[in-house]
Parts: sequence; structure tokens; C-alpha cells
Amino acid sequence: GYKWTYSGPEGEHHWSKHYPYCGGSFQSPIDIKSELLRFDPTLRPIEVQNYNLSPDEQLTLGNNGHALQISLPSKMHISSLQHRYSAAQLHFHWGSSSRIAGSEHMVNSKQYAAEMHVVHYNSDKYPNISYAVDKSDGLAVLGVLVEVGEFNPAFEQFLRFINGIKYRNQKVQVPGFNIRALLPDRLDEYYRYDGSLTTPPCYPSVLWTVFRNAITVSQKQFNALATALYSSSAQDSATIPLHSNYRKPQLVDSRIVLASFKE
Ligand SMILES: NS(=O)(=O)c1c(F)c(F)c(S(=O)(=O)CCO)c(N[C@H]2CCCc3ccccc32)c1F
Ligand SMILES: [Zn+2]
Repeated sequence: GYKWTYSGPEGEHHWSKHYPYCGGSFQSPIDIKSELLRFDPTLRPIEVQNYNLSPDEQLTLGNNGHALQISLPSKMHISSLQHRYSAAQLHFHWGSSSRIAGSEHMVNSKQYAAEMHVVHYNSDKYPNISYAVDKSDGLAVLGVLVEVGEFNPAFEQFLRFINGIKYRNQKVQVPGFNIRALLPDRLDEYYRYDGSLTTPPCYPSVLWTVFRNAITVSQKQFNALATALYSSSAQDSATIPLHSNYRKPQLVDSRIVLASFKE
């Protein structure tokens, strides 16, 4: 596909030239405002299976030029939705060392330091994520807001390898670890709405779950994430730092944002 970036002439305001869905409806992320919310008592706690991966398993940690990503085994899945949604990968969006705020979703216009997305696809209906990515019931993404505070031991399980993926398309194998430890304690409190991929091709194929409670990382851990990576490849003469890789909030239009909890 066409090159796209988060700033400059290929930035988000130009995505729709080559990726028409990016200019369409049901786009993500959004600013989750209290006045938009409707409490829905039928929203059950999120249940995840096989998230506690053995260190004997190897995961691929990579820099795809847009984000830091970790590939995930399809035995990991969400079991509390209408269909089984199997994990494909997780990745992060973050700000910069000078402007910490870098989450995609906002809550009452508060932007968090970063945001983690665990991308799953409907494995009841589709053989792999490539078939599911443009289907209305294709994807379910768990969104976790990240703020700077206490040190996070789970983050260290991949951060310690980050200097091996400084440049675009670099990958390293890392031992499996408990991915559940990257989620907040309470999986029963979350926002829910129908949205899209937040990067091109922006397909409106995502059932979004954004947890109410943020996780924390230390200032040092945040700086490592925000300053270690480049979107340019090791061969490129010009190095381009990879930071502020977040899309701005999109129009909610007539969408309802549900909450599994009462304010
Ligand atoms: N915010 S977001 O919408 O969740 C989101 C991203 F922001 C993001 F950068 C990625 S990417 O890292 O793959 C780079 C650009 O596609 C994805 N990839 C998903 C959807 C595209 C196809 C695919 C194939 C295999 C695994 C994951 C994915 C993404 F879903
Ligand atoms: Zn994402």
C-alpha cells in the first residue's frame, strides 16, 4: 500500500486520498465524553484465555515503521464475546519525550501518555486476520490507556529488547510472558463502541473495548518507548524518530458509546 505517516504530506489529513475508508464513517479513535455514555448492564466482564504465555514460547517483537508490535499466538483469545476472537498482535501508540501525551482514545478530552492495542480477529468466521480485517464483525481490539507512574515489570519483558528493533522492519524473538499483566486489574469496567482501524486502510471493522482503568509505566520506561525507535530503516541515510504515532479523535456522529459501569 501507499506510504503513510502521522505528520507531514502523508499525514492523517491526506490518508483518505489513497485509503477512502479513512474519510468515511465509524472511524476511530474517539474522545469518550461522559455525556455520550450509556450504561449497558448487559456488558459482561471481558474474559481472556491463554494470555499467560510460557517463557519457552518465542514471540516476535518488531518495529513495523508505524509502531512497536508483538506477534501473538492464536490460542490467546477473548471468550466473552458473541464469537471467539483470537489474538494476532499487540502494539503501542505513544507521544514523545517532550510532549508526553500520545494515547489515541481520550476520556473527557484527557489524552494519556500512551495506549496499547491487543488486536484480535473473529476466528469463528475467518481463517486468519487478513480475511477478517475488512469485515464488519472481523476484529475486536482491547485498548489499554497508559499513564506515567509506578514501574511496570510486565513492560520490562519486551522493553529490555527494544534496542534490537530500533529501525523499520527489524525483529527480534523474545520469551513469552504473561500478557494478562499488561491489562488493568478490572476487566469488568470498560467503554464499548463500533469503530475502525486507526491506521490506513481504516476499515470500519473493529469492535472497540477501551478499559476504564489505565496501567502505569515509569518515566524511564516511557522515555525508552518514546525515544528508542525510528520509522526509517537501518540503510536510510536520514533517520526519522518514531514518536507521536497516534491518530487524532474522529467524529462520533450518531454512534452510541456504551459503558459497562455506572459513573
Ligand atoms: N490501532 S489499530 O487499528 O489497532 C492498528 C494499528 F494502529 C496498527 F499500526 C496496525 S499495524 O501495526 O499492523 C500497522 C498498520 O496496519 C494494526 N494492524 C492490524 C490491522 C491491519 C492488518 C493486520 C494484520 C495483522 C496483524 C494486525 C493487523 C492495527 F490494527
Ligand atoms: Zn492501535
